[in-house]
Amino acid sequence: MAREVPVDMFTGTGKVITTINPANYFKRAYVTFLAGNGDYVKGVVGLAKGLRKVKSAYPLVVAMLPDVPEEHRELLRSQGCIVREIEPIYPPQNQTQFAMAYYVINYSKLRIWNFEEYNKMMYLDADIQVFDNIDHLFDTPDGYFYAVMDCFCEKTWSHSPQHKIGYCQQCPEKVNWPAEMGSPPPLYFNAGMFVFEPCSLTYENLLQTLRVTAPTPFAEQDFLNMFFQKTYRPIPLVYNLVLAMLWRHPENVELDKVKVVHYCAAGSKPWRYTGKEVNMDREDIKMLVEKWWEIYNDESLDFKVENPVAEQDQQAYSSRSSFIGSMAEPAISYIPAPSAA
Ligand SMILES: O=c1ccn([C@@H]2O[C@H](COP(=O)(O)OP(=O)(O)O)[C@@H](O)[C@H]2O)c(=O)[nH]1
Ligand SMILES: OC[C@H]1O[C@H](O[C@@H]2[C@@H](O)[C@H](O)[C@@H](O)[C@H](O)[C@@H]2O)[C@H](O)[C@@H](O)[C@H]1O
Ligand SMILES: [Mn+2]
Repeated sequence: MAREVPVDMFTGTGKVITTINPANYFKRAYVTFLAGNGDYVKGVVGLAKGLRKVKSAYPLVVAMLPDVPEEHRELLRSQGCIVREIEPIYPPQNQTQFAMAYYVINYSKLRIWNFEEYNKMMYLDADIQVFDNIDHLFDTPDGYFYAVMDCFCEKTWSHSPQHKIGYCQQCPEKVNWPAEMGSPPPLYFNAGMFVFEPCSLTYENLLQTLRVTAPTPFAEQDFLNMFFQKTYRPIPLVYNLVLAMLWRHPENVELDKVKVVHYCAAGSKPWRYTGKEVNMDREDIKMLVEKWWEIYNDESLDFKVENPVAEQDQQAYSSRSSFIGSMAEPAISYIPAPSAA
């Protein structure tokens, strides 16, 4: 089993948090990323309702590109989300062909490091659902980058040396890393979920480094793995089940213990699910897609303003965040974002 931070740091009982240190309440938030006018907005609605279902104590901020239509923004506000518009970020011009085109837009995720009104955030892709309370991850020691290790076995990795020799960090003993290929690759995380500390210094450093870094197939995920290599701390896969683990490394998965499911396998996005793609007819996939829809369709999980005070809080909260969000971003070279896939 690959090295991981001792599990006992993360065996949060998932108890509903009943007391929050007010000093932290306004400084912690979940954050997701939304681009385009397509159906990923359904993912964000599902995520907002899922976090409400597990009684998370912290809000969900949505970092969204200018191409997200007002109707989608309104829908997300009505679900209690804090909407923050960000400018797209692209790697150096005429180099984007090195990244998989679909992923280039994800470099824009880096804007969340500039959300300095928060001192700790948890990023979650919009194709993620949270089925158990994971607020305890906000209490992890500062100074590190927490995320779950990815898997190299899907054909999306066929460009990589590790895939070519059948090596995967999820089972390092299966195919040893050949000495003639130097040391094995450092532990590599999936960038669909991570715990981090927004910081303008880190943000500037990220942008400066990006300017001189050629894009690679997994775009910002590769970039973040390189940038945070020294401070990356693996956390158990219950916090980000990359679906391919179910058929690539079933021995590493205890599905009933999984707290966070990441619908990243081809054909697994619940709002587009047909069951026709490879592995999508599996009983566990069908069950997980059904669980996602149960939350999405559960009207009892819609955002309700309990009382005018809460509404004022929400308005104050949103206006404070949007005021900070409207402050001038540092000028960087980017090309107008095409509408995302
Ligand atoms: O058209 C798009 C494509 C991506 N995303 C955002 O970018 C994230 C990363 O893309 P995706 O999850 O599809 O990548 P995967 O994890 O499947 O490789 C998504 O979860 C969304 O938050 C988006 O908002 N609109
Ligand atoms: O832009 C690169 C993306 O890279 C990651 O997705 C990949 C990765 O998980 C591979 O390991 C899988 O094989 C692949 O299917 C999957 O799409 C993140 O989930 C996503 O948020 C985003 O960072
Ligand atoms: Mn994803």
